Amino acid sequence: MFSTEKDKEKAVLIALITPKQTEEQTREYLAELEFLAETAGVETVKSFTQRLERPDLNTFLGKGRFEDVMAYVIDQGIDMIICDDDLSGRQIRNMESAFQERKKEVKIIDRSLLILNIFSMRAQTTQARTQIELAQQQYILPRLTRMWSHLSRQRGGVGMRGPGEKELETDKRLANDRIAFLKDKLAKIDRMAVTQRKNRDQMVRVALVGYTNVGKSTLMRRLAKAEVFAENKLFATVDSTVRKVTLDNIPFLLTDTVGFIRKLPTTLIEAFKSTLDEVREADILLHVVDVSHPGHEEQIQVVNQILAEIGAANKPIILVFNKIDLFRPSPEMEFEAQEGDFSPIDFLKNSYLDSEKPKAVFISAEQKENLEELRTALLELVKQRHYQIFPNSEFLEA
Ligand SMILES: Nc1nc2c(ncn2[C@@H]2O[C@H](COP(=O)(O)OP(=O)(O)OP(=O)(O)O)[C@@H](O)[C@H]2O)c(=O)[nH]1
Ligand SMILES: [Mg+2]
Repeated sequence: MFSTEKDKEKAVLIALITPKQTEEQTREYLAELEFLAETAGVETVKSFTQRLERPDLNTFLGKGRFEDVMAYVIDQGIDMIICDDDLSGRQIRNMESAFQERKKEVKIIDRSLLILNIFSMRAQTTQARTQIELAQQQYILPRLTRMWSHLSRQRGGVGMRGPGEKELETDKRLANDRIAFLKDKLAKIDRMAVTQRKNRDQMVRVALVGYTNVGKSTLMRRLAKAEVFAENKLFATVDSTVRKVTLDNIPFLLTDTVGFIRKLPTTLIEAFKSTLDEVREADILLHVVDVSHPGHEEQIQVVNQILAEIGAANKPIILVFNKIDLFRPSPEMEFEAQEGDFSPIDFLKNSYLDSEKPKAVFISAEQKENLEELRTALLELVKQRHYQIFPNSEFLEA
């Protein structure tokens, strides 16, 4: 059976404009949240925002604004409210019970839970599945309410009527047991993975990192000539893939990894520690950027910050500006480029190369543009690293 537009669940999104988060940022975050919802098969009908110093402790939005949302949700038969920031147990409970008083069942979730659900839909390997279930359980535990309760027992879906207070206590105990079990299982898987990584041949390791949907898997396919799943959805890749690649007779290992995103749930970063070990243990990073995305500067910052968090910030790195085929310069950039008789992409290159240190290349993985320049830059780094880590290797002299 195919699902049609009609049985898609409908959502409204809520977000704040605060002294720390400008209106423009909020708009961009909401666009991303809508893309996340779409990836999970949920249709966004409307977004509500409000200017506030900080979230309301009881209803996230202020009381009056929340009343507006309630009226709209009830009137339009909306199934779900998705909040762009993490909700506390108290906020979820308060919002749920406000709807219950009006005899309406609405699912109230947040960006983190949505991301966790998408990850759990996508995970293939036992390791990724276990990591994600652990992250979900840990995220849900402090937020167990009637509505969220079934989430801890039944993976995947969202919604339905929850249990009473007594069952809630039982559920908390069950969730704690489950968390202990999953941690134990992961520890065993990790020990195996460490051995596997140690047993890999003496080869330089290169990891593709970057924001979600920037084209990492597409580039992996180009470089490794391997079939890797790529899709215009967020988090197409949740498991990491390793391939042996040979450039100019020099073999190295190339890893495709899970994409990063802003406001990535901390429990998820925690749970993904071992997948991210591939990044931490890499010798070289290819940081892929979607240069056609208006928010790519901020995306670079988000990725750099997560790299720092996992202790992978100080590696040789190539910044790969991808999707140059889609790049459209801003009017100002266009004007300045014309003045200087540059093409907009040259303008972008110059402005970038002037200011920053890491090597940058501009490519289109999909249109196969400029891949040679990337291969050359990568090969140079791989050779350098190879001699550094395997000074006695005879391999290159052959
Ligand atoms: N126009 C254009 N599209 C591209 C290019 N590279 C990748 N894409 C498209 O961008 C989308 C995302 O590509 P993926 O390779 O799945 O991106 P990813 O970084 O692996 O994404 P996640 O695994 O979700 O983090 C796909 O629809 C690709 O076809 C490019 O150079 N130009
Ligand atoms: Mg991918």
